[in-house]
Amino acid sequence: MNASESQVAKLALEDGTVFTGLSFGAAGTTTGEVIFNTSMTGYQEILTDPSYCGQIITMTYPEIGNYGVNPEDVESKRPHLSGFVVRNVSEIASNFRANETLDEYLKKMGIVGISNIDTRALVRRTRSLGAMKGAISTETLDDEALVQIAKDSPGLVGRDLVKEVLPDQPLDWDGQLSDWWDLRRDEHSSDVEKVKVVAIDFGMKQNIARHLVDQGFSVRILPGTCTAEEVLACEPDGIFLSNGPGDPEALDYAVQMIQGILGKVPVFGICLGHQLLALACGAKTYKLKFGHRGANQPVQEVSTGKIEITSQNHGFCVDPDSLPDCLEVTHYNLNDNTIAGVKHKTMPAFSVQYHPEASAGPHDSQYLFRRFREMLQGDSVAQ
Ligand SMILES: NC(=O)CC[C@H](N)C(=O)O
Repeated sequence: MNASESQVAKLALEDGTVFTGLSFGAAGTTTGEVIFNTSMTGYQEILTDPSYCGQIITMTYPEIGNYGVNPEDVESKRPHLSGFVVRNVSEIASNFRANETLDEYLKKMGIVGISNIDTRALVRRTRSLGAMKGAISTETLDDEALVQIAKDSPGLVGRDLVKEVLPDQPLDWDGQLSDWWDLRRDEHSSDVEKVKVVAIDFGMKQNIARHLVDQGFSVRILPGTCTAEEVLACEPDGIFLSNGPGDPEALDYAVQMIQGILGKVPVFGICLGHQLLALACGAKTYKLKFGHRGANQPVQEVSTGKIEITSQNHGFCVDPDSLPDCLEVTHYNLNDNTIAGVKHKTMPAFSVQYHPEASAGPHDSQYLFRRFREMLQGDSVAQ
């Protein structure tokens, strides 16, 4: 951004650190948990992933916005994050698909951003002290006052943020993967027998629903507050549990719903859906120091020894010490050996902590959607 045209903005952390930079996107004041994402591209998908509700995202890649914003590469109708932090915002949107710049888009969507701060120093601080509450403002520029706003903000732990991003109505989804995926699909499956999957939406990324359609499923989306009875009344062949924001342990109603469907219909969960499946089986979750967010997280599948490079976005994790006997770990994150996937030993249910739908990110893990289809068709047991 051109410094002379931009207004000053500040970012304060609850530990008293204050960064002074330039405003971009909307002006105003916002609070959230300050976290970071190491993806080099994919800012549009990140901005519109509902799992970021309640968070201020720092991009570690130093220049963001150079390919602009287009109406297709979105994961939900609008951004759900609290704020956006970048080193440098590109003034130029250089892409034939773009219809606006990142700055214009964030202004239109009311998302407060700050640029021209030392994002490396911010990320190093977050890595050593852990994710902190923070505030960005173009209005409160007094350091102490802004630190106080950060301290007074609610944080994520124990908060049900799913209720803020839920769809209000059930929906039949038939959206297809974008044409860009043709080059990357591991298998075309439109000729398989139609099976009905109910996807429970806790703040679902749309590319998950598109992948389910690509497997040949007819997809009915139910809001994450639905009961087991409502899910079973749809007579599904399979149930999918989506990603979503906030602390999984705050979602008693979802755990209860999963306990009511387990063993009756095969289940596949992603990210929050994985954490909720584990909670429903008796495990506990805990908060990671600063989380995993990026598109280069290595994961190993225990049964095959294969390594997949995955897209991730989570701050909570399943506690290995709490794992009940009925669950088996299927995947580990190789950066820190945290649990990256589980399966139920006796019931058809499995889940992963990462994002096989990519968007943005590598496509190594899309085999999991095929595995879910094979599970529903009885061709194989998910591992
Ligand atoms: N992407 C997700 O589903 C995130 C799950 C959960 N909110 C976490 O941060 O761990």
